[in-house]
Amino acid sequence: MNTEAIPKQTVLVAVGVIENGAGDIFICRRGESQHQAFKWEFPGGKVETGETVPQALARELEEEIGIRVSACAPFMRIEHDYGDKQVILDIRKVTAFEGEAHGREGQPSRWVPRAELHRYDFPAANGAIVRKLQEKK
Ligand SMILES: Nc1nc2c([nH]c(=O)n2[C@@H]2O[C@H](COP(=O)(O)OP(=O)(O)OP(=O)(O)O)[C@@H](O)[C@H]2O)c(=O)[nH]1
Ligand SMILES: [Mg+2]
Repeated sequence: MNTEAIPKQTVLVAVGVIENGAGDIFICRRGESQHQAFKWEFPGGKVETGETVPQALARELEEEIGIRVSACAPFMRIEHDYGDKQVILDIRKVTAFEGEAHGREGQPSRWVPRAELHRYDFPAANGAIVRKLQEKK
């Protein structure tokens, strides 16, 4: 069988950039059984059939970090091919939320000053997100 003829799996992912009053950004560490294991990430997950990106983001952030998103705005969109998997990251800035962000699934998590974000090991697709967050405003 010619495996090159099989279209690579492409997934649309809703990703949240969450900032607190001090200007720090919330990140989590991916688990051992996940794609891009042990890398740090901005929380989020796959958009399911019938969902909009904001709906998926709200669901994922409630499940993963226990916050209720009340407003978000488009931040950037990134397409990346990992070889084994192709992703489209639709990144949204979470502009209003309720609750205390925490690793609700037991994953390590922390608030990080923007200027320190580049010290964390993120998946390759995330480079442009980190650079944009560190641009002078
Ligand atoms: N959530 C998230 N996913 C990212 C980021 N960067 C990045 O390349 N991805 C990729 O996006 C894809 C989907 O994200 P995900 O694994 O969080 O999706 P999910 O929560 O629905 O996962 P699950 O299937 O483990 O329950 C993964 O292949 C992951 O490697 C990021 O900053 N945050
Ligand atoms: Mg996820």
